[in-house]
Order: sequence, then structure tokens, then C-alpha cells
Amino acid sequence: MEAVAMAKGVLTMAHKPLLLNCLFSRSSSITSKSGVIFPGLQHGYRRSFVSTSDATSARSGTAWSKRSFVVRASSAAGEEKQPSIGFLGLGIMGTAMARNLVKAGYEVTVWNRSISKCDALVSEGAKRGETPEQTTAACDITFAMLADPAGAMEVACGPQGAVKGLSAGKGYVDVSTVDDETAKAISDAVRKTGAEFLEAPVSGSKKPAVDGTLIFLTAGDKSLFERASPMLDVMGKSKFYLGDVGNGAAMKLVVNMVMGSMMASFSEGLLLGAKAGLDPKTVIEVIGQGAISAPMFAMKGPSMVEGQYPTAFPLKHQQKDLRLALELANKVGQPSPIAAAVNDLYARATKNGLGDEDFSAIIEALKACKRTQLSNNEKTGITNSSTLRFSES
Ligand SMILES: NC(=O)C1=CN([C@@H]2O[C@H](COP(=O)(O)OP(=O)(O)OC[C@H]3O[C@@H](n4cnc5c(N)ncnc54)[C@H](OP(=O)(O)O)[C@@H]3O)[C@@H](O)[C@H]2O)C=CC1
Ligand SMILES: O=CCCC(=O)O
Repeated sequence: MEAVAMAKGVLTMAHKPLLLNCLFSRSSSITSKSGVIFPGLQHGYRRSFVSTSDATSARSGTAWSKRSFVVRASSAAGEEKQPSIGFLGLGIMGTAMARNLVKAGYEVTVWNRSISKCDALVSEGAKRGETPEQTTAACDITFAMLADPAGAMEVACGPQGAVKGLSAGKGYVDVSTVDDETAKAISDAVRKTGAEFLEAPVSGSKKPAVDGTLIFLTAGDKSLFERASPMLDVMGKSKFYLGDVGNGAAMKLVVNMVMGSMMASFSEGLLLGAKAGLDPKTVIEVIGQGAISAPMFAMKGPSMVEGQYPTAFPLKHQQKDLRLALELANKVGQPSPIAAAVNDLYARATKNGLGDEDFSAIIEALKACKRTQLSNNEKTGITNSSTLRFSES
């Protein structure tokens, strides 16, 4: 599997003069360990420095602390033609990602099933697409950020779907979290039109989406990866190219399987600590200083202690990702009893109305649980996903 990671440059006011010099004279000067940050530059593109003070202050609070770049393709006649961008799906993630593209100066056409979600971006300069088909027909490269495999399929391949507006020369980049089979089905449909396909699910949640610091896990047509790289760099801090379609989905599901288990385990620890008479804030601090510290615990822990779950990553999506990860585990023959037990818990939480809360609300599902049934292995103290059962108290 080919894996290429490229890190986004972080530019500061102090670096500005040097930066301008580097940008316009030496294309090799901004590189990561594994390659040039702007691979398009090697293929007849030139970069322009676009002032994005609004975007920058939204991202970092300082106008000069970070900059975005728009890469413009040069036509044979020497005229600049900036690729037009479509964006399908304006939920928590899609809205923030499309907004960063608008702020970076791209011409962006947005579409969402619930039309009103387009209004804010249209007022900020985006065009509104009538349908996914009309959006892809009007744009060079279209991104899609849909809830789940069913949504991604419907938007890509349904009546008036994105595929109908595609043709040779265009690109379709699906950044939704789906399974490898869905990614491959969409890829096949897209490629039949002559267009190129890239799957590019993201690691990172609402804040990284707003800040433009997502991590893209891409696979598919390498030339589309290169063409889309300037846009990925606006929306993210790094990007991995992982080879064949399906590898991006698999990587994303591995990440989210681990994440779902970590959050459930953290919740259990907070509750155990509280029952044992410990101050949960001190538990968070102790965890934060040791080997199991995680930004997620530091970020979500304090609000979890307050019983607040402002939605960044909906719990129902975390459960979807655990389900898809388990399907992948079954397919490749990898026993995953921890993820299976945790999936049961998230499924129960979703069923009991926590689906639209942040996934950290899983602690509420644990509060409502009691172990009612122990396994035949109880005497040995060994339990696994098929023998642990939860029920409402
Ligand atoms: N939130 C997060 O932290 C992260 C989420 N993800 C993944 O990104 C994707 C989007 O997440 P997020 O933005 O949080 O989700 P939201 O629930 O906020 O948004 C989901 C989007 O999908 C659309 N949609 C759902 N079903 C359909 C359908 N059948 N046809 C057309 N549109 C549909 C919704 O349209 P409508 O508005 O009409 O309902 C909405 O635009 C998911 O796959 C998620 O797992 C990845 C990383 C982080
Ligand atoms: O998929 C949702 C969140 C993933 C992450 O924070 O890496």
C-alpha cells in the first residue's frame, strides 16, 4: 500500500518576508518529509498568495498566523482558470469545509438536501446548486460530505445524482465516512463517466473542520489527488494517499473504531472514579498527564463532567462507524470483541434518543446501564462481547 503524508505549512507573521520570497522563487522550499506540499506545482501550475484575513481570523484568531493558497491552473494561452468547486452535503462538517473553500477564494457551488442549509454559504459568496447532477455538471471538482453509505450512494447515484453530471475531465471527491464497498461502488459509477474519483474521509471533527486542520485519508485516482491537493490543503493540515479505493475507508474505520472504544472506556473510568469517591476533574487531570493522555479526553472531559454534550460528532455517526468497522473486521477475519461490545452500547444509546448528541454522551448510556447478565465465564472473570449484556436500570 502506498502511503504518502504531507503536512500543511503553518505560516507566521515573523516568517512573512521569508515566506513571500520562498513562495515566489523556490518551489522546493516548502516541503514535508515525504514530498512537496503542492504537488501540482510540478505540473505546470503556479501558486498565488491569496489574502484570507477573514478565514484566517476565524481559524486562528490572528490575521497573519496562517495563510491559505489558491492554485490556479494556467491554460495554454497563459490565462488563469481557477477550478470551480462543488460541495454536496452541508451538515456539521460540510458547512465548515465548504466555508473554508469560499474564504480561500474558490468559486463554490453548494447543494444540500435540506435547502435552507445553503443559505448562510450563499450569503457568503457561494452559488446554490439545484441538484447534485446540476452541481457536478457546473463544476470541475465536486466534494461530497454525506452522513452514511446510504446518503453517499443516493447523492452520487440516485435520480438527479452527481454521477449524471460528470464527464471526462471532472473529479468527484467523496469525503464522507463510508465502508469500502460503498466507496468502490461510487468509484465505479464515477469512472464509467470518464471522470476521476478520490475517496478522502477525514480524521478530525467540527473544530478542525472550522480551523482547516483536518487529516485527509485519500485513495483512488492519483491525478485527482494532485489536482485536488490545493483544496485539501485549504481544508486540512495533512493528507495521506493510500492507493486503491477502499483503503481510505478502511483507514478511517480503524481510527473511528479505536476512538469509539476510547470514549466508552474513558466514560467508564470517569464513572468508576466518581463511584469510588474521586473528583472527576482530578481524574481527568491525572489521565491527562500520563501515557494515556489524549486531546479528546482533555477536550471533552470537562463538559462530560458537567453533563453537557454539544454536538461535534453525532453519536449516531460513531455507532455507524463502529458497525462498519465490525463489518470490515468480519470480512477480513479479525476478531474485535472490544469494538463489538462498544458497538452494542452505542447502538443502545442511539435507540434511546442520544443519537443526535455528541458521541461523548455515551457516558449517559453507561449511567443508565447495569450489568444484568454475566457469562458462563463469570467464575473465571473472563467476559467478551458475546457474553456482556447491558440493560436499562
Ligand atoms: N462530525 C464529525 O465530527 C465528523 C463526521 N465525519 C463524517 O462525515 C460525514 C458527515 O458528518 P456530519 O457533517 O457530522 O453529519 P451531519 O449529520 O451534520 O450531516 C449529514 C449530511 O448528510 C446529508 N444527508 C444524509 N442523508 C442523506 C440522503 N439520503 N440524501 C442526501 N443528503 C443526505 C444531510 O442532509 P440534511 O441536512 O438534509 O439532513 C447532511 O447534509 C459522516 O459520514 C460522518 O461520519 C467525519 C469526521 C468527523
Ligand atoms: O469521525 C469523526 C471524528 C474523527 C476524529 O476526530 O478523528
